[in-house]
Amino acid sequence: MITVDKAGHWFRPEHWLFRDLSFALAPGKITAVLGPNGTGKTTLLRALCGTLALREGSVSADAAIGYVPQALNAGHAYSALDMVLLGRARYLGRFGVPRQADAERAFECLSEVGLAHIATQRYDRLSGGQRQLVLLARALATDCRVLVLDEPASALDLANQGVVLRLVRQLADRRELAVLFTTHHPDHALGVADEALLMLRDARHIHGPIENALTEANLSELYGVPVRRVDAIATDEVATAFVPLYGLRRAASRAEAS
Ligand SMILES: Nc1ncnc2c1ncn2[C@@H]1O[C@H](COP(=O)(O)OP(=O)(O)OP(=O)(O)O)[C@@H](O)[C@H]1O
Repeated sequence: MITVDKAGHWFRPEHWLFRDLSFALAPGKITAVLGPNGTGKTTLLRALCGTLALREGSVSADAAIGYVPQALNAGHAYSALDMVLLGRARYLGRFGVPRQADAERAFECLSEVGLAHIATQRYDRLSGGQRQLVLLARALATDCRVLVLDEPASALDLANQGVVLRLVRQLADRRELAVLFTTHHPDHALGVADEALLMLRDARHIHGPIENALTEANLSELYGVPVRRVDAIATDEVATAFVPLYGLRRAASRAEAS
């Protein structure tokens, strides 16, 4: 669906953000992209969506891509449903007027992210998390085959993070969408992704099956802090957290002792 071949990009001459990057997005598969701030994750997303021309290599896509930004200002007093309806733009008729079927599809997508009850509320007055979910609904309304999400859970509370991660997994499993998302949460990546792309500093990267890529050693190198993996086992579920060892508690107990 999407093939990235030997991709490379820089904004400052010879300061490569990434280089020699090759991977593919396939139907039903989820790829998580992780890396420190400024390593080029959003830049890579822009290249995938065709809004940035790479310095090296190529991206080829044979399917429509739905892009979900971290945030977007509406610019007008649109309702949440209007925002989702914008996702139908490419299907509108000659005079650009949405039909009943478009409105129904938009409402369906808003319901899918659990926000049917705020359909008539103004988008610009919603919370950051609600707006993020509306933008996901807007991408779904495009009926894309590839979904590209920039930190989809960054503004969401713990429960809604689970809602979005489950939804993303369902979209891959049931609708056979190819999905790529960026995240600063390795546990989110392990929870739903099939593959991980770790974008390290100095234009290096690690790409592979999720369990192989998200090791303590790789994550410690990626973020420059020691990272430990902790598995919490409940009745019918294993949840994994990757815990950075910042030394905060040790410092606090030393202060208490003195
Ligand atoms: N249009 C641009 N012109 C010049 N430099 C840019 C441009 N866009 C991004 N950059 C720079 O490229 C680097 C990578 O930016 P990018 O937004 O891709 O990082 P990121 O990995 O998504 O970071 P974060 O995790 O903080 O969102 C940054 O140093 C940024 O300042």
